[in-house]
Amino acid sequence: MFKIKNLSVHIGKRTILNDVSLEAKPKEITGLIGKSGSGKSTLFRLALGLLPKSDGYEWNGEIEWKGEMLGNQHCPKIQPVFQDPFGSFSPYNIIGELLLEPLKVQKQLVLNQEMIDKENTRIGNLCHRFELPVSLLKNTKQELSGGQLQRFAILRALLMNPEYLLLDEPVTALDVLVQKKIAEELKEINQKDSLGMLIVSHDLGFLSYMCDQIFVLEEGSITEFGNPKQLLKHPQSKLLQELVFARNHSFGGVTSSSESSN
Ligand SMILES: Nc1ncnc2c1ncn2[C@@H]1O[C@H](COP(=O)(O)OP(=O)(O)OP(=O)(O)O)[C@@H](O)[C@H]1O
Repeated sequence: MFKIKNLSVHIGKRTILNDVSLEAKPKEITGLIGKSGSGKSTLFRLALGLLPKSDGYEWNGEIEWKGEMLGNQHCPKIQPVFQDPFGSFSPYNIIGELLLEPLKVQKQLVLNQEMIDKENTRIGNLCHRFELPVSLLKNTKQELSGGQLQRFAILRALLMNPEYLLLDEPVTALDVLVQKKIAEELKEINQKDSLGMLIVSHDLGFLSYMCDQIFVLEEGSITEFGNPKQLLKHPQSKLLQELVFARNHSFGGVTSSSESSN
């Protein structure tokens, strides 16, 4: 179980998260929806051990994965995928080399040829699965599209044999057709590999397509949660009521690409 218990985060006198609790089943996809500034990224960064007290953040409460406390340091069983695929890779090396970097850091060693060959076979298999030509591994990020880079970012997370993925707006920076393809691929990873995910997003259509349950975050507090069908039918929180209204009244009622494929 991925659990957050009574989590509050402050910076100076400002409260960013206020007594947030949520429970996500390990093999399910759980969504966290909130407007800009509601505290989504703060929660995401804290779960990855990226919110240092030395930067002025004070927090109390618990984040745990299968009983193991998170929040002070990065746990390799939990792998992140970030919103901006261009920002996720260095411009100074080819993708094939960059994909091996987290493994080198994790094992704190230079990989020998046998290890590199083994990892390259895994990378080749994953490229095949994501329909990424292996020739792209010789390219730098400047030579790839946003969709290709985001697939490589997901592939890099999977190479670490994670038990759970944390995704921060994984499709927001992509065009709608690529969004749909990546949403489908993430669903397939969840179903075939039984890999659970927590997805942070402001996109109700995307989350309702992807998730088994959704939590609503408003101004640092969870105001509602449930399965997408129930939430869309009877939204209780102000944010969800606004989003459902906007969805029904924008562009003549056209739904987002991810939602329409549901
Ligand atoms: N170091 C900081 N100092 C002051 N305020 C901060 C700091 N970090 C975050 N905040 C504030 O906390 C609130 C939540 O920020 P956070 O980035 O978590 O929101 P978010 O929901 O991820 O927004 P977005 O979707 O725009 O990324 C914001 O109002 C932000 O300005």
